[in-house]
Amino acid sequence: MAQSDVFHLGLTKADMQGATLAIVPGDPERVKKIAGLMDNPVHLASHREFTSWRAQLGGKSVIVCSTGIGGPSTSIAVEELAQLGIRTFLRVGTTGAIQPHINVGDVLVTTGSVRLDGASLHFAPMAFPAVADFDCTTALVAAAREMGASPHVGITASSDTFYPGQERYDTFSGRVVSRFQHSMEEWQQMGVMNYEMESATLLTMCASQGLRAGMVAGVIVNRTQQEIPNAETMKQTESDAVKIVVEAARRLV
Ligand SMILES: O=P(O)(O)O[C@H]1O[C@H](CO)[C@@H](O)[C@H]1O
Ligand SMILES: O=c1cc[nH]c(=O)[nH]1
Repeated sequence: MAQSDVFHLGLTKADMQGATLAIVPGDPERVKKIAGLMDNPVHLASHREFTSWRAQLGGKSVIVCSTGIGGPSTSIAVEELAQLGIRTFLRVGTTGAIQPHINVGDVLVTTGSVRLDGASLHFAPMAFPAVADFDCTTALVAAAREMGASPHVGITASSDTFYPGQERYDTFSGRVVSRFQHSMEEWQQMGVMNYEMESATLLTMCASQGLRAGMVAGVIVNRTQQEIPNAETMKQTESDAVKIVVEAARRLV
């Protein structure tokens, strides 16, 4: 590995060119697509699940860095980006809706997350809310509306696991531990919109450390209809969410 200022991301302070905002998708393959919607995209580094590009918005540098799947790797990306000067984090992800009226292809903006992860507990006790930053949330909602979308805005359940934590039974064992049996129904009754896997850690880390964070996601499956997403529907939904996050970043830099 070339000389870098942080252990995992392979980035230096010079790479940042003064950037204070990062767009943080889960999937490394999404990074180049996001950077490509901005000016002068440059690949910076790729190590493990962390792929990083830099680009410009209105003459200011923005970093795009994948977090990988789940809280532990997200906590590393956020920590090391913060060490390098990032103060605002916008997550763009894919998600499974759990409310019958939220359709595949819709976009969701998360105001706060149910902490079904473990990593967020390493930053703040469970009584602390995993809440999004107000300015990030309003920028994401405004960007979505400007692009013709009608985003669903509300609470996300953020789980360490894709299968049991999101109460999927169509698995190798077909078994879900008692803690999560009937949990989807409970979240539905409480008005929770969706499942994903990073926002609990991201929002808790940021809210408890004076950092700003927000999250937008494209719906790739409706869990009231099926358990596993359809690969074909994923691309369009992902690309809508990506355009929204870039527009929100433009408003925030
Ligand atoms: O599309 P990304 O950003 O990876 O987000 C979602 O997709 C992954 C699971 O398939 C998890 O990371 C979940 O949060
Ligand atoms: O159902 C889903 C879809 C995407 N990501 C998740 O975590 N869950």
